[in-house]
Amino acid sequence: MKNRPFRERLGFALTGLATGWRRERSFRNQTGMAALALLALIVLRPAPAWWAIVAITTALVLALELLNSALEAVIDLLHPSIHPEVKAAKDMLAGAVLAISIAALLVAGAMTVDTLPRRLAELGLIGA
Ligand SMILES: Nc1ncnc2c1ncn2[C@@H]1O[C@H](COP(=O)(O)OP(=O)(O)OP(=O)(O)O)[C@@H](O)[C@H]1O
Repeated sequence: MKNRPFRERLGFALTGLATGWRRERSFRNQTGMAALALLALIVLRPAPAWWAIVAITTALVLALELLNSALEAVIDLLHPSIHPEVKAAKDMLAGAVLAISIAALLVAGAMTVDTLPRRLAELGLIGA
């Protein structure tokens, strides 16, 4: 199964995204938040650096959510019964998602504070 052509590996990756979407409500919620972030970028028109920061943060949230789900699936397959080590592993995975989600909220707040007043002034909604 190693060294498959790029087209095939891209297909596996897209299938993985579709599986995450189908099976995980958290991933669907995070995708909705990513769509809102894109809308905010389009409306606020921040500097290019903000586009990069938001893109990286959003991708990290989605990637960690998928990793969380993938590892949970493997853990449940290998060890379906209750075990304190399974609890520790799953709680740490949840902690990783929480950490990047807090970072994403901070990025959203900082971008809004940095950009919104100028954008409102551009639209004539507040004095420049
Ligand atoms: N086999 C297990 N043994 C011990 N504790 C478990 C086990 N499975 C789950 N838990 C505990 O229950 C919590 C929730 O587990 P679950 O598998 O439902 O993950 P979840 O975070 O709700 O799933 P998702 O990320 O898909 O929303 C875990 O964080 C862990 O504390």
